[in-house]
Amino acid sequence: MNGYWDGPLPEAQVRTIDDMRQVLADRTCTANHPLYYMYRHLAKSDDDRRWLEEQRISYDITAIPPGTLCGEYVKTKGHLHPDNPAGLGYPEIYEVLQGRGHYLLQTRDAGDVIMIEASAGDKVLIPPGYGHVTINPGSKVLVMSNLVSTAFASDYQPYVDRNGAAYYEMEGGALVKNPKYPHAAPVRHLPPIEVRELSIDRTTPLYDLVGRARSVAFLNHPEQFMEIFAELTNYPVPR
Ligand SMILES: O=P(O)(O)OC[C@H]1O[C@](O)(CO)[C@@H](O)[C@@H]1O
Repeated sequence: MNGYWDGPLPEAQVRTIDDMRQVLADRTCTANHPLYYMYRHLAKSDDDRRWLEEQRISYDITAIPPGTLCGEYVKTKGHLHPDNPAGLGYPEIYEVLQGRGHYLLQTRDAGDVIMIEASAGDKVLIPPGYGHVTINPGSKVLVMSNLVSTAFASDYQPYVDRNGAAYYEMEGGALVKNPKYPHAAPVRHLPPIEVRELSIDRTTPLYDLVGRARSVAFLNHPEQFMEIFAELTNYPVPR
């Protein structure tokens, strides 16, 4: 985390291959090292922590060392976010701090599948209704931060039930279709996002949104930001 976080650091939550086995391309694979590290609910000061708690938002950092598991790039487990009281899935926003990330987004039935390739400074939006997996396809540790609502618990079951996302990214970059999704859409490639009116851009670190209520309101109230989501994903947001 050197250089990316200068506040208090809690103990990392660690994912091992045993947490991940059901979502791997090769579920017989073994590895005896941690796969990735999650530092959750970070705040640089008591005032920031109070503000984040009032807004019901968490700032987290995740570090994913490079590597492959039986030919598949190391990735996060994958999960969906449930709907908010207005009936829209909670969104999320990521920033790459170091390395390269491939963000593989999909609707629940994989009727839409999106790949966003991001490097340091880039922001990636997980729109309402999309589950997400982050892949480290590079040779460096991928370090990324996120802002997300604390009002829900992630749902891993859709990914566990179907052995991961609709596609596996293999060493060299090939996207191999997961046979558990025979009707998955082809992968669409979209760029990282910028939403200038919310100060979401390459030059503004995600942590700088702490204290800007308008910039983070979409995380709990996506229904107030529908035009932004539709424009960014070029697809009607699933209800
Ligand atoms: O929960 P998973 O699928 O292991 O993915 C971990 C990522 O998701 C988050 O929990 C946020 O959605 C981050 O802390 C972390 O980057």
